[in-house]
Amino acid sequence: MSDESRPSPADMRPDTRTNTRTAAVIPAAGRGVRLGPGAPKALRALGGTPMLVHAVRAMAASRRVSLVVVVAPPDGAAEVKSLLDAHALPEWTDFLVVPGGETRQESVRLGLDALPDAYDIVLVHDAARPLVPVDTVDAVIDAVRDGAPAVVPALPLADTVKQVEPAQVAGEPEPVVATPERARLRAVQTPQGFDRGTLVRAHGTVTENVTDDASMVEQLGLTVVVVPGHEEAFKVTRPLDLVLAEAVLARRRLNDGF
Ligand SMILES: Nc1ccn([C@@H]2O[C@H](COP(=O)(O)OP(=O)(O)OP(=O)(O)O)[C@@H](O)[C@H]2O)c(=O)n1
Ligand SMILES: C[C@](O)(CO)[C@H](O)COP(=O)(O)O
Repeated sequence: MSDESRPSPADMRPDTRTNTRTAAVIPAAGRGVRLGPGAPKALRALGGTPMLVHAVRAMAASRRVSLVVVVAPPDGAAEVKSLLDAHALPEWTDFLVVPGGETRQESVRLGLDALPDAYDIVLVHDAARPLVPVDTVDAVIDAVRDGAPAVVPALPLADTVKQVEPAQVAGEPEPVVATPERARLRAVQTPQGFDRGTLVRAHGTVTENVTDDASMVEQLGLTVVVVPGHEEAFKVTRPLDLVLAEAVLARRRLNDGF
């Protein structure tokens, strides 16, 4: 869709039930080192379409999301903008593209900085989780609209987890320090949802590098709540994840009859 035919973000109609507006920030500036050599991970193809386009569509699949801010590789904003212009996206969603930073945390902050004032709920969603179902997105938004300052989708673990003393030399055996009670552990996914003011405060306060946005809110002393995640919201990190993602996509296309 062209920029001309899109409503401007500031004109977006609020959610009529709660008078809130929801935007999604998609950090997509990572290199994808663990996936192996190639283009930045978000630009690699999944079912013939860049992973990032799947992730944008996954956010825009929710009628409650009226703006998607894509955080592109630092020197790739123009390329990403053209890429999104070339792919069909739902007409109720607008998008912006901004260049990212050296870390995921910095990329999210740059995306937050670009958010127009009108938005009061913010989702942060990894481009590397291209197949999250819309029901999971909506469940996260609903929990924020119901008053939680921070919400994460998560799943119980299939494996027992051991805490170890990390090896000083790669490949050396590592002594086990503890076995946390598995029933109390969850594997956390995205989109993570936030009251905007809370997320902005967290990014303005926490200086150490952390691996997700919700843990920054925990550091503010606020409660983060968990809603059920989904198996298809897995993160494409290593080559085998791409095999699984292609299989999930092929099954969806079969079920949808095309
Ligand atoms: N400087 C960075 C690093 C990561 N990300 C984004 O954060 C998400 C989760 O990160 P991860 O899966 O670790 O992606 P990469 O950093 O690309 O992976 P790797 O660590 O294997 O290089 C991805 O959508 C990635 O593009 C980002 O926007 N900016
Ligand atoms: C945000 C996240 O996807 C939640 O599981 C995860 O922490 C990202 O971690 P990564 O180190 O960027 O892969």
